[in-house]
Amino acid sequence: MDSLGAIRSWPANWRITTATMTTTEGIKKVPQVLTVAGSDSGAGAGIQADLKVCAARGVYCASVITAVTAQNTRGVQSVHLLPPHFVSEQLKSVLSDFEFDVVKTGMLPSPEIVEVLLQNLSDFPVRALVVDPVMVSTSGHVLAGSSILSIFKERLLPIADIITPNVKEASALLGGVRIETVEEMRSAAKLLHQMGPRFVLVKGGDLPDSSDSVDVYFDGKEFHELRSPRITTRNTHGTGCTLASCIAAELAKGSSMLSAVKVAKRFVDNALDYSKDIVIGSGKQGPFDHFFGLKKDPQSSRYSTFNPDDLFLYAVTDSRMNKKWNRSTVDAVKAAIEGGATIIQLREKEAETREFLEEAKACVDICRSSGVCLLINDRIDIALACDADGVHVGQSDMPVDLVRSLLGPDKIIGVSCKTPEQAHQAWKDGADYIGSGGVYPTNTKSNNRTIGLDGLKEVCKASKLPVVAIGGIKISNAEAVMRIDEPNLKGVAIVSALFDQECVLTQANKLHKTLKESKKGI
Ligand SMILES: Cc1ncc(COP(=O)(O)OP(=O)(O)O)c(N)n1
Ligand SMILES: Cc1ncsc1CCOP(=O)(O)O
Ligand SMILES: [Mg+2]
Repeated sequence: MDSLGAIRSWPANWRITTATMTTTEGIKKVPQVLTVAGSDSGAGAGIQADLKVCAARGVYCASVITAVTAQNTRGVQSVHLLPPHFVSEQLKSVLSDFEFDVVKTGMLPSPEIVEVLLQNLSDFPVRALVVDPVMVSTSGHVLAGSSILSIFKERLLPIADIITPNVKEASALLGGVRIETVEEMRSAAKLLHQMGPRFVLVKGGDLPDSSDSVDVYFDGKEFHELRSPRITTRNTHGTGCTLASCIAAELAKGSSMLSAVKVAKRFVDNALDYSKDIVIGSGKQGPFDHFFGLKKDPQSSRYSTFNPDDLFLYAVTDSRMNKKWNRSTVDAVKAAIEGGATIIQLREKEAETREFLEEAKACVDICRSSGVCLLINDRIDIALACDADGVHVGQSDMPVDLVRSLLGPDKIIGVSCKTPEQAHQAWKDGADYIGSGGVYPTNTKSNNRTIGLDGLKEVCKASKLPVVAIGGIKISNAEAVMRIDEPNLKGVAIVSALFDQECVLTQANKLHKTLKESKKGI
């Protein structure tokens, strides 16, 4: 426990299964975030961005304002700091009344304001603290001077659960070190972690001349590089605030830190992609649309938080096989994830509904705490009831456009496709990925036409969606599948080569290694 008590007691698998949790008395507890930041008159960043992203993510957000800025798309014209005692008044007012799960800090423009924040957090502990060390606006205006660095490093960073500096802020916190490559971002993340935060995310959005947008996440032991194609747009104002507040919102809903960071990264990417051609303001840097996910046109439903790279090693469970090897589905899922599975699907064709639901709820918790998506095969009702990340449906299951209308834009929908026509229809209906096969003959699924590598290649060429191959895939042929040289083939889905085995962990490790090596040559 640190000096702020509950902040360090963030329960690893504490979560709310929906945006609101109904307590025993029938009272609805809503996840709550407090943002402590500056006001942006242009409403693209600051507390305005924080409020919007929390609303978009289904979380209540209150705000304590530390400064008021006069700014627009051309830059920051003027800044007015609020007196520390008034910032303290605001903090006391909300911290004494609301049950915040997470506090997120943005612009903290003076040591005195940091001081009153620390005092109030000590008086009113919360579960998690997200610190976005805002120092310089993207238009170059200094929002927190060098005098702030020492109190940040000595007092605020040590109690933060995660800090989210961009490369300029990371460099400033580290005394001006050069950070121009991903390797230097990793070194910086490690050094910043030594200052005390439990997790560090160094954002590489403004890394010079990189084709990808790369963020480096460090948990004290492992690095995760979160890559996505760089989106060319003027509408990037507020991306840093939005990322940090989205992390706070996901934590408040009970996600693990890695899962929250992944969702937040995809939320920002999707928002930028949706907003890339919007024109608001006449300056060089415009705002983006935080509410893209609520738009009715079918295109917006494509902006799910799905990351196609998650299709890399897709574990599809089978309870008959797990029963044969005397292991529970929960243990099978844990072992698959530990071995490197990047996405899980519960495929239980014979399970009774109640049994399937209990199994699914247990697996959702495991997957969410590991930052791995969990999909349910066929059963939309089960997916909704356990708040799974999505579903996989076949051609004879519920139509995809109806599934999309039931699950909403944020859930993942995969569709089985054997032909280019089916692939095109899946895209039109709002699916996120395609499962294509059986590539090779398999005993796992009866009456299943084998399409071979040629059939898989044909579907990949026609598909606007990412594709995962399935059917008879195992260590000995996985490389041949990955080498069909189709860029939207993102991975392989496997049942028996993972679960009709004595040791799931060993097989998953071997498959993951084989797939990584096969990618090297592509
Ligand atoms: C990733 C992936 N692809 C295909 C399937 C097949 O689904 P299943 O329900 O077994 O059969 P259809 O409904 O597609 O006929 C899958 N489960 N996962
Ligand atoms: C579900 C499914 N869809 C097409 S083939 C198949 C079964 C894949 O199982 P295995 O990986 O054991 O061949
Ligand atoms: Mg099906």
